[in-house]
Amino acid sequence: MAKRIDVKDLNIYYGDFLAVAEVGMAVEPRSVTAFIGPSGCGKSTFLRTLNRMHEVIPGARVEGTVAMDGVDLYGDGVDPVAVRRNVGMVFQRPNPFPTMSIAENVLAGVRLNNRKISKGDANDLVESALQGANLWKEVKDRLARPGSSLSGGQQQRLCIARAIAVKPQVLLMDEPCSALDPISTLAIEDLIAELKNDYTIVIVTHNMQQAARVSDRTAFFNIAGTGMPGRLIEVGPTGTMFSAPTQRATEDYISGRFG
Ligand SMILES: Nc1ncnc2c1ncn2[C@@H]1O[C@H](COP(=O)(O)OP(=O)(O)OP(=O)(O)O)[C@@H](O)[C@H]1O
Repeated sequence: MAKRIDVKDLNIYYGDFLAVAEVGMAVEPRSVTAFIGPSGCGKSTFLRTLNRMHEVIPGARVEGTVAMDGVDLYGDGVDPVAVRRNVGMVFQRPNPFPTMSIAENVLAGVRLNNRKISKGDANDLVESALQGANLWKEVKDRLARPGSSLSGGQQQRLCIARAIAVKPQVLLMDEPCSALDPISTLAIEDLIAELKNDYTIVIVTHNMQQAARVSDRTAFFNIAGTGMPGRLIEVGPTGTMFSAPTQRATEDYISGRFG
């Protein structure tokens, strides 16, 4: 189920503005890859190119390739909607549908994909996705309550349940804990550690401790100045990146000397 991603010579534009230049890296399946770097270096922009969400912005485009198990997501004939179905995304702020029930929130992606599903299968899917998101025990007696009745951390786990209910191959997470308290953050981090057994996970985080805790590999991005493109400086095993990075800029960033 989990897929490998190979990015080659990727340039990412907003209109004429080259926001991120010449990215080349591999994302391993069944592992967590963290993107770190100072504000504006293009972490979120790059993340959104991994499921073709970038091009939803008018004028936004890419050059280069993003291959998933060898198939270029930007190749001729590839349907961006199918790409987004296979590559799920969890955002900074939990965004459940507030008036929809907890159960219907879990099923929302499946229903969007026009999949007909029997009541029994729907119930099973709600349970398995909520189990997968470590939320089942907390909500099993109130599945008909609205999504907005949950705490922020629970809402974020509900969004993760919604993302995994469509059985994606890759999960992208853009600062998934930035709106959460420390306890909810730990719950999400534990969940990420479990999910990596089944999924390829990429997470953008500003929190260096979080990158060190949850990721197997870390990619450091940097920007030379305003108006300049962000670039991938270094990528490697998280332990090595934090203890013995090869680039001075990486060392300065992780030791808190800038960014
Ligand atoms: N919708 C947009 N239109 C035009 N430029 C954009 C858009 N979104 C981002 N940018 C620009 O692209 C560059 C990279 O932004 P991006 O948000 O990807 O950086 P980031 O590393 O994720 O930053 P942060 O850590 O602050 O979230 C910035 O110069 C930003 O201003």
